Amino acid sequence: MLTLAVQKSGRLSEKTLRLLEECGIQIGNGGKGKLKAVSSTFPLEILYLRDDDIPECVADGIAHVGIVGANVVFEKDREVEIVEGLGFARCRMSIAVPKEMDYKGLADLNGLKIATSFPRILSKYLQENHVQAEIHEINGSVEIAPSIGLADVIFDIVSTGSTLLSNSLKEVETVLHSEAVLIAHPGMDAEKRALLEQLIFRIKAVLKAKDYKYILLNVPNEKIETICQILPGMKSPTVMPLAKEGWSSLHSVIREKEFWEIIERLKQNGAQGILVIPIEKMIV
Ligand SMILES: Nc1ncnc2c1ncn2[C@@H]1O[C@H](COP(=O)(O)OP(=O)(O)OP(=O)(O)O)[C@@H](O)[C@H]1O
Ligand SMILES: O=P(O)(O)OC[C@H]1O[C@H](OP(=O)(O)OP(=O)(O)O)[C@H](O)[C@@H]1O
Ligand SMILES: [Mg+2]
Repeated sequence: MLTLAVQKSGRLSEKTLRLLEECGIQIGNGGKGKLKAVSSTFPLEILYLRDDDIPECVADGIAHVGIVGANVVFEKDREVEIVEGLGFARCRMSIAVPKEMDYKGLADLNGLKIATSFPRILSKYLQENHVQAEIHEINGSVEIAPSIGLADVIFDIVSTGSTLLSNSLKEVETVLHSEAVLIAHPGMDAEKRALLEQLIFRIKAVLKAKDYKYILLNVPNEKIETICQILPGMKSPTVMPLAKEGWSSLHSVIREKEFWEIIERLKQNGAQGILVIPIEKMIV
């Protein structure tokens, strides 16, 4: 059985469990306060932990794999393999200063006190940029540090920027981008590796499906060739005759991002009755 460490409760928990479910790995709710669970549909045991403890747990082999923010993996700097980006909990880690500060560049941080929950990432960044500043470690509510005199500036997670705004801070340097990642213990035996490969296969199929849509449209027969070039599909589109003479139904897949660009060209070429449908799993 493969052991997977996930966050017990927090920003990653719900999306982690949803991803596993989409991979056909049911956990069952197990009851409040449960710290361990076994899936009934995949040989997987789940450990519910604080996110900070996940990299160490995987490095030590207590869990074979884990799902945690890449920022925490970098901060903990333990020996783990980053296997796959999972596309959720996207955020960045940035330095922010009081909005009235006349910040011109990194050199302005020399001699200042910086509050953060991520001292290792910050210290490495300051060293690489030859900045000498004092790091003040704080476990949460980092954004209030300047206003209560705990530090001059901060280094923390930013997503929408609204926490910075409501604390009268402005983002001045982006240090790294992060998302939830699947990590693995480097020295796994062949049996565990095989289970990990199965898990990766399923995760990839689910993530890929999120980027694509299934598209069906009716096209005049003389335009089939042109439309097939606009919608190349996975191999090539499926074309089926309609009951109405001179028309066909064309089925294909498109990247979600490209949809609005392509739609105009489809209409110009006489496409009608266009349906766009989400795909649940995609195996190429
Ligand atoms: N505002 C945000 N938007 C997107 N992702 C975020 C945001 N805040 C945090 N994250 C990501 O989610 C991870 C977990 O955040 P969370 O706030 O749940 O951590 P925590 O309070 O340290 O949890 P724990 O109790 O497990 O220690 C962060 O390390 C980061 O990768
Ligand atoms: O740019 P924003 O969209 O405002 O997001 C950034 C905030 O989100 C996280 O905190 P969270 O809300 O998880 O609360 P926490 O301080 O309890 O971790 C993070 O620590 C920032 O404070
Ligand atoms: Mg934490």
